[in-house]
Amino acid sequence: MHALLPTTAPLPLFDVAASRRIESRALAHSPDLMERAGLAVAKLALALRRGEGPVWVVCGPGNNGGDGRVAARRLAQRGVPVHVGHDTPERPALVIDALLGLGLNRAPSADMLATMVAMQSCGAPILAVDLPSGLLADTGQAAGERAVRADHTLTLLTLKPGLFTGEGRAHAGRIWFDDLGIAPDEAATATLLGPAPLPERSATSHKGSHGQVLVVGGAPGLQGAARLAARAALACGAGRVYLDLLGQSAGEPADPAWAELMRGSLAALPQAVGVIGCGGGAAIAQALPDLLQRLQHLVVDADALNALAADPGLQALLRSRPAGSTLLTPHPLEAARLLGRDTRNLQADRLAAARELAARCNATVVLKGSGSIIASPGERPALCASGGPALGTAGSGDVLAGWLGGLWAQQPTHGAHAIACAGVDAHGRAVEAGGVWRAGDLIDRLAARR
Ligand SMILES: NC(=O)C1=CN([C@@H]2O[C@H](COP(=O)(O)OP(=O)(O)OC[C@H]3O[C@@H](n4cnc5c(N)ncnc54)[C@H](O)[C@@H]3O)[C@@H](O)[C@H]2O)[C@@H](O)CC1
Ligand SMILES: Nc1ncnc2c1ncn2[C@@H]1O[C@H](COP(=O)(O)OP(=O)(O)O)[C@@H](O)[C@H]1O
Repeated sequence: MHALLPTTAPLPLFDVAASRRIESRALAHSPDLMERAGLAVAKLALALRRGEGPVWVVCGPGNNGGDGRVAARRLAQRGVPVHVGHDTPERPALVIDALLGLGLNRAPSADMLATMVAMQSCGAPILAVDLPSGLLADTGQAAGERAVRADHTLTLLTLKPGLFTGEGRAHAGRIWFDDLGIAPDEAATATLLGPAPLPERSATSHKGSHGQVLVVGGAPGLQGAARLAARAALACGAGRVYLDLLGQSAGEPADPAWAELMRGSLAALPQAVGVIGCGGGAAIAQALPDLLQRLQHLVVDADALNALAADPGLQALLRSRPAGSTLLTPHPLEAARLLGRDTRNLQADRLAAARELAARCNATVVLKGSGSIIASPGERPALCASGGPALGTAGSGDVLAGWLGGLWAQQPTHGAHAIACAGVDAHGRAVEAGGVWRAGDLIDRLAARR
């Protein structure tokens, strides 16, 4: 058993159906899985309980409740006071939430909701077994009007996607994992990202070796977004970074505060990696046909995504681009516009939405937000567990787009999926220390990690 985040390597995630298959094969040779699960829960509970009061074990009707009962027995054997039931004991030292796990298949009943509220309000830390009760393992959404907000979740046998995306991070608390001694024997549903190596720079390399980025956007009043993207691309290590500021006279500096950045345009830079749409406003729509047809590597963000959503002709151009050459970075509202759905409906199953959008656009999609998802045609999707609410600040998405462009300029033979996985994970890790920053500070954080 170990704490999971931050990840040190990529890890496999399994949805409910895959977890069930792995469990049923494992049970054939290891019939004591529930004993192992309950013992692991008891061990963690011993470390987490606060004070000498009873450990309150709330057991549900299925095997999740079974794990809870084993844990209760093990704790009692150790002499720990234990209270098993749905009524709140006096001053509990810890709550073990073993109400519902993988088998959650409908909105919790009023009785269960009342028990969840009691657990939540008793004042003790909550350790959820496998999943916080009420949270769907595949999507990270509550099945009903609420799910338990645990302080810790010990997930068992397999890692489930719903712990890491949607509402998962907010409900799971600190995530622990015990594989119960079983190695998964089938392909993962998705991959939880680990840190990616940075582009190498040989001793004899020069600025021409590290690629070019062309940021297209920054319409009047929106230059900041394009400049943040350009600064991030440069900080990432791109050899030369140019800005095509839409509607600005060519004589204006690219960025008065960053003298290294240059003005440029598609006509002069057909080999550059395009980062398009940051602060693009309405003007980006006219530029898109040429950009979509002429640039070999494209990161498409913000207003360029909105322009695409509004124009089936541009969507056809997007789809006709070669495999692995396009990377879209929508936040949920932008993704919903592209799919013609509403955001709530899209967020209900982020993994499925990202896959659908990737298939529809023939592109890599980074569906941003807590637990960003990277989906590409023909690739196993990836989930990013790094980052957090510190990224919720204007311009952090522009920094991401620029960083992705900078990575790609230095590694032009990589496909969009690999670039997205590396860049999204690095972007999140840069804010791991918490706190609230400006997006400009985020560039320095990213650069410091190179
Ligand atoms: N598959 C695995 O990875 C392993 C499973 N184990 C445990 O077994 C659990 C899965 O057990 P189960 O399949 O029995 O599932 P659960 O224990 O999560 O719940 C299933 C029961 O709850 C009922 N139920 C579902 N939704 C409900 C709702 N909203 N309101 C009221 N009742 C509801 C179902 O009808 C069923 O009776 C895992 O979460 C884990 O704790 C571990 O013991 C071993 C490994
Ligand atoms: N709570 C959160 N957890 C993880 N990542 C977050 C969270 N909030 C925001 N982010 C990340 O911050 C970035 C915000 O991008 P975006 O919404 O495009 O902002 P902007 O348009 O202001 O640049 C995305 O990478 C998103 O995944």
